[in-house]
Amino acid sequence: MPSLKSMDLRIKGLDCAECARHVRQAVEAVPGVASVDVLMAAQKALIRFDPAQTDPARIRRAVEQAGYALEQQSADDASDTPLGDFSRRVLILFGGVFGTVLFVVVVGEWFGLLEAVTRQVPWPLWLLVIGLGGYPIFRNVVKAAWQGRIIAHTLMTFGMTAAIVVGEWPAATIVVFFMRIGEYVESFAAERARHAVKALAALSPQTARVERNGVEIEVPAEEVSIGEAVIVRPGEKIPVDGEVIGGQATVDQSAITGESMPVEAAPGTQVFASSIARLGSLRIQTLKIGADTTFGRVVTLVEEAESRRGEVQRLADRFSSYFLPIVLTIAALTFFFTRNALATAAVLVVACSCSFALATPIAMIASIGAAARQGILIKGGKYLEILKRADVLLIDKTGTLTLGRPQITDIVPLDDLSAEEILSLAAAAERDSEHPLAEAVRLTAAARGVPVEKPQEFEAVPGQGVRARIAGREVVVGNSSMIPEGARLPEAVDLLEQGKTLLFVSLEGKIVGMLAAADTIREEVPAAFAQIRALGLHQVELITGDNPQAAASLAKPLGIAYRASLLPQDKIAIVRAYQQQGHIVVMVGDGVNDAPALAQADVGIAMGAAGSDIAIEAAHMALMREDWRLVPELFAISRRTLGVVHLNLGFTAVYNLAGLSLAATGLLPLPLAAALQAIPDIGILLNSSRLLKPYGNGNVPAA
Ligand SMILES: Nc1ncnc2c1ncn2[C@@H]1O[C@H](COP(=O)(O)OP(=O)(O)OP(=O)(O)O)[C@@H](O)[C@H]1O
Ligand SMILES: [Zn+2]
Repeated sequence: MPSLKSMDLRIKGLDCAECARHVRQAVEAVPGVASVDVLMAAQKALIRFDPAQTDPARIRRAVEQAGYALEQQSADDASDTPLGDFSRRVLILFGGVFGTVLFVVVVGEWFGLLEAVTRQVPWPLWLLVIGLGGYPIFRNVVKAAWQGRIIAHTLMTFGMTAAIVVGEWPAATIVVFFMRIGEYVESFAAERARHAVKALAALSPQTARVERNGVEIEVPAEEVSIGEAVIVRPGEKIPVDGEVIGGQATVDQSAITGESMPVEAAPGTQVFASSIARLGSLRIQTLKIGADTTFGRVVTLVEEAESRRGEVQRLADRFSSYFLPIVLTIAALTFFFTRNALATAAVLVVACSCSFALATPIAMIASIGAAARQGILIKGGKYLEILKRADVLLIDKTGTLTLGRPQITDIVPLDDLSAEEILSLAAAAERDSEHPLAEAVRLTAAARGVPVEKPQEFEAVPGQGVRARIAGREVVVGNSSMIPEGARLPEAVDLLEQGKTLLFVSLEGKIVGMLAAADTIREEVPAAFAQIRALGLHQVELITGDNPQAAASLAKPLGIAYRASLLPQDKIAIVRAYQQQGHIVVMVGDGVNDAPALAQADVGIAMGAAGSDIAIEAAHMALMREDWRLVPELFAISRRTLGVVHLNLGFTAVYNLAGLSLAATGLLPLPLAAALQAIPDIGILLNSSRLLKPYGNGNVPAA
């Protein structure tokens, strides 16, 4: 049975032999069907059969009845190949070349053949080979020297010159040969490290279909104007960030969120550029285009992190300028004590400075690229390093620990106003507030059909509530710091004990009623916290603007500390206080009203940042989907990355130590030293490339 790879359909029964026949006919008409083709064919067939037919479940059913299996495609399917490829190719390339050269060198040394060959080949021929082969490198070295700079290849050029001086032409040639190979492998690896970014960028939609003067035309995606409606057909990429104004579709947002489960989009839904409308068509009102879209920003940020490779090179060069004098001293000492020119040359040749500088950034770049594909945006390797050392985790409540969609559960009249009248006043006061509680009040008012007046004046008090003037009267809705007498009400005690958030309503300075709201904790939170504890992070604290009882009802079951009734500036002060005590603070917030605290933290992690500029801007790391499991995952990524960095550094140090001692004592023949010189760089590249692999984290939902 031909298999169909797809992640975008859910099964729901709907039998239709007719459909199946249509699908089979359509699919058979497409040679070499791939997943999307089959779905497209199926959809086209069904639409032809029944124009109203765009129900994914029914299409899936039909596909299966037509004799095609639907198979869950793992989110990493596309992403793990390049890496496997990378390691394999480097291994083959390097193993082949390196092995051959090493063999020739060792055997040549052993039988004294190298000597013999050297005598056979006249020196001008060696010089020609070296000159031609090494020209691009020597040019850079000389150019840098001219500007008073030392670069990573300077040292090797010294070594090569030393080899020539002592008449070891083959060794000099081998050095040049490996300098070139090293260059090649490095650019190859850089290319691979960049692959993640490129793959990301390649996902950017190129064209958009818009309606102008009544005709549908295709225009470059950057030329869509804000506010213009774009049309997206089944299987097409959404070209802009916007709001659905017509149609219905199953949208695959994995390019942005890393989440392979598609979401349903209908009028009112926010959609993001680079997601794919799997089934169904959409009409979208454009809000953002090109680099301004969430996806555009992700690509830009990852590219920025990647472009620090330039810094890597400078770092390598700077390190070389410290390393060079050390090696020159060792070489001088070697010559002074042993009078062995060959050993001295071997010291110069075997030292490898660039690998010290490569050790850290190569690993960071690999991790940042891999994380981006998972929907985790990391703004620089620096933050991975800080995260590894972090010892305090602060957490925001609404929208972070909870879903941020509170429901009004109770309306309590405290005066002679009815529940409806209180709701009506509160909804009017909250009319222009963006707070989730305001939204809850408005929704309840709408559901109960109470009239909502337009306020004449409106003022939001952050962390407390709102103040408005309605029909000439002052209405205040807020917590007990806004309306202190609220907390003393006997009616409040019971509701507070249930962990509810209370909104007191006052009219002309007199409390007239209260509303109680309850939010839902995110379901993956307990498991994520268990993982966080298992990682050894024990100082976890919930910091919230809500009341202490609401905070306690969430924090206690999770076994974490809490501080409540905080104003936004209190949160920043708490972060600072921890920092002053020498702690390294990680803060997880929803990124909108917590932006200042996120920015103040050593590492600020914004949750569910897709679509939120402020969150992406303020935080150091952003989770593009709202999934708490990504938090322990981030800690794990930072540990993995730093582990690889340390291994890289350790390996390089051991290598240089061993190489230099062997060379100085004359135990390392010059040609062999030349051949071994490339090992640390390759080791680092291979070791770091492990980080490009998708993590086995269980984040990808099981099939
Ligand atoms: N528009 C509003 N209407 C009613 N109450 C409000 C409003 N805005 C804020 N409050 C009150 O202030 C408290 C804290 O405000 P807010 O949620 O903005 O702060 P926060 O620190 O981001 O909260 P959290 O820690 O829950 O995420 C809320 O729990 C609520 O009691
Ligand atoms: Zn090197």
